[in-house]
Amino acid sequence: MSIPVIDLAGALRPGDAHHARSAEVAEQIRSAGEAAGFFYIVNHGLDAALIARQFDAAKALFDLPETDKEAISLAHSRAARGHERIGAQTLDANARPDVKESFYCGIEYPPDHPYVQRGYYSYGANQWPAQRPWIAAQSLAYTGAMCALAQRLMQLLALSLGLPESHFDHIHASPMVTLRMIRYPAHPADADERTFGAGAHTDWGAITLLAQDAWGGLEVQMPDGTWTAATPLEGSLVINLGDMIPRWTNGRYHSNPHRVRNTRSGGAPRYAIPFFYTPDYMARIEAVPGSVPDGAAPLHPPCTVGEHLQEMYRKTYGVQAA
Ligand SMILES: O=C(O)CCC(=O)C(=O)O
Ligand SMILES: [Fe+2]
Repeated sequence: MSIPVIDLAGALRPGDAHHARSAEVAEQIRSAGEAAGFFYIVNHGLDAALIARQFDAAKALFDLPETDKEAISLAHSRAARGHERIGAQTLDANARPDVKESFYCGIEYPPDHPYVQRGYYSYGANQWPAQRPWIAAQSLAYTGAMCALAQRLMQLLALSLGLPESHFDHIHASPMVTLRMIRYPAHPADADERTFGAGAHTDWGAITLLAQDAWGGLEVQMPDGTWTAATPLEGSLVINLGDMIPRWTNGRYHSNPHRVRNTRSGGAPRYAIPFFYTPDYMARIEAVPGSVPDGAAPLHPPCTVGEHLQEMYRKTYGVQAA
């Protein structure tokens, strides 16, 4: 089994004039959603230089002295923004702590934004490295471009479910997005079978748009249970559906587990930059029209975006494998 490649050429703009291409893409998304919930996109309209510069930003940030990274530690943030040392997260509770270093950032919501005032999870100030001011500017530009693409993908997702492409448009007001830069050191020489760069997990939001470098190391669990490499494909992004999508589709589309081991880089670090797109904190997630059979109850009770995500974050921090 393999991960499909979806060509977005001609399907990037909404509206009837583009409907034939969009409908073809929607059909491919339906097929991918019903399988592992993973697909590559090509001709996605993002500037290759913008993506390349985000990798430069990741390298520059992780290359800072430890004390500079400590100064912007996640631990100092009320908004889940900042640097996280190796071993801080354990995505798979049955595995060892993840062998990765990462940095979380996102939309710069101002202090007077109502969600910041209410202390909603992940809404608030970023912590940028003062030594490299261009990293902030670059990451915010990248976040803006990724948000626009994610919102178009949500439209194509709506189409794929037989809904108007505008179905999800009203839930994007103050999206809960996270741009995460990750550096995986070489897979440790003493690694055992419970050692991963990122332990097997599903993503928790709506959709993830992943840029990865040329080494590879990401593996996806296919519907038959086997693990397939998401081999880097020049010019592509890897898209995967997060756990909100099975809620919206009443289990029709899947958010399959995936994991990372940096074993293919010949000792070099691997960089990956997932962009987690999640709609407005207050948006309701409930089975879309037509997804629940007549007379049946939905598989998941309705909830808000905020309720769902907060629960998922709680689960993977502080969980240490023995
Ligand atoms: O490093 C990768 O390729 C994927 C990372 C990932 O799955 C995640 O951060 O959720
Ligand atoms: Fe993931």
